[in-house]
Amino acid sequence: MNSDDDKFREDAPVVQNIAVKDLSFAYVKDKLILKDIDLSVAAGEFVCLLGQSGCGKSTFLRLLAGLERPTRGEISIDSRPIEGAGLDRGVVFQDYGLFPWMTAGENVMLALKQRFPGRSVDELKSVALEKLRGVGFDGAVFRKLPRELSGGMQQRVAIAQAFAVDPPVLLMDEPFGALDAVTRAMLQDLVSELWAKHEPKKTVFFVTHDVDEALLLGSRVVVLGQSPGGVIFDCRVPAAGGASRSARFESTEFVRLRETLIRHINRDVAERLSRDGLFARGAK
Ligand SMILES: Nc1ncnc2c1ncn2[C@@H]1O[C@H](COP(=O)(O)OP(=O)(O)OP(=O)(O)O)[C@@H](O)[C@H]1O
Repeated sequence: MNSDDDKFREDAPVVQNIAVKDLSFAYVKDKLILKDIDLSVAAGEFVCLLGQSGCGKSTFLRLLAGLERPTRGEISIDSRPIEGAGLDRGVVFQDYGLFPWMTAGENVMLALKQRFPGRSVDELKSVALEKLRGVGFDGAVFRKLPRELSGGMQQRVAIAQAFAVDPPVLLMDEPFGALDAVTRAMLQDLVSELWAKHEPKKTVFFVTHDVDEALLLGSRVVVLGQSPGGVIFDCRVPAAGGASRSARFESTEFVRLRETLIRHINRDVAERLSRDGLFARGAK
């Protein structure tokens, strides 16, 4: 770690535990999206939230971000209920979240400025440059506007920005959903590497509907069921952050876990269809 990094890591908020207790949520009265969720997440876990489209994964992330309030129950960070957005949590969304009128470097500098208001422009610039280098960019990208960068490059800037601000908790909502397969694989490796090498490890909540992505990145996978979404499966992933992509996919333990996850998701879909009467109609 260099001296710039040292200066920009002091006073970093610490988070030991996130507790979700009896959480239910509805956007409109009497239509629960999430129901009776209990979850305890320790510092440094990489939790992938997996589930079918519409089951409430993004809603759960919005509750963690403090953008929505629970209808029932609560989410607390180190015993303090979440009451809004906070510097202890950073977010990365699918649409990159960069200001289009600012260069990549200025976007990172702005985020740093909000987190470290007392730093000089030169200090902010030097750390922003360092963080962009950390995700594989050179100085030229610092001066580019988002529209001059590909989707994958913009998402890399957003990841550099999120890690630069150094929140102990990172909330990522399908950040690679809009990217092609090759860029997606590259960024999965990047996030995995940043999480594994960063000490103390960040607590990450990562929304995806891709079983392989969840198993590749997560140290834990939590599956949400459908309508209203509750936790239908919760498991640890062996060798998180360590083994290579190919080693992970080839291990027997991993293959079994993958099959189990797919089985749980398929069963949930079948139960939902049956509840909605679709199986019965199809059988006629
Ligand atoms: N602001 C809102 N007002 C009312 N309903 C909403 C709102 N946002 C989402 N919903 C509904 O809540 C449910 C869960 O949506 P959410 O986006 O959390 O699911 P998801 O699992 O993240 O889906 P996807 O994988 O497709 O992104 C959906 O039925 C959606 O239509």
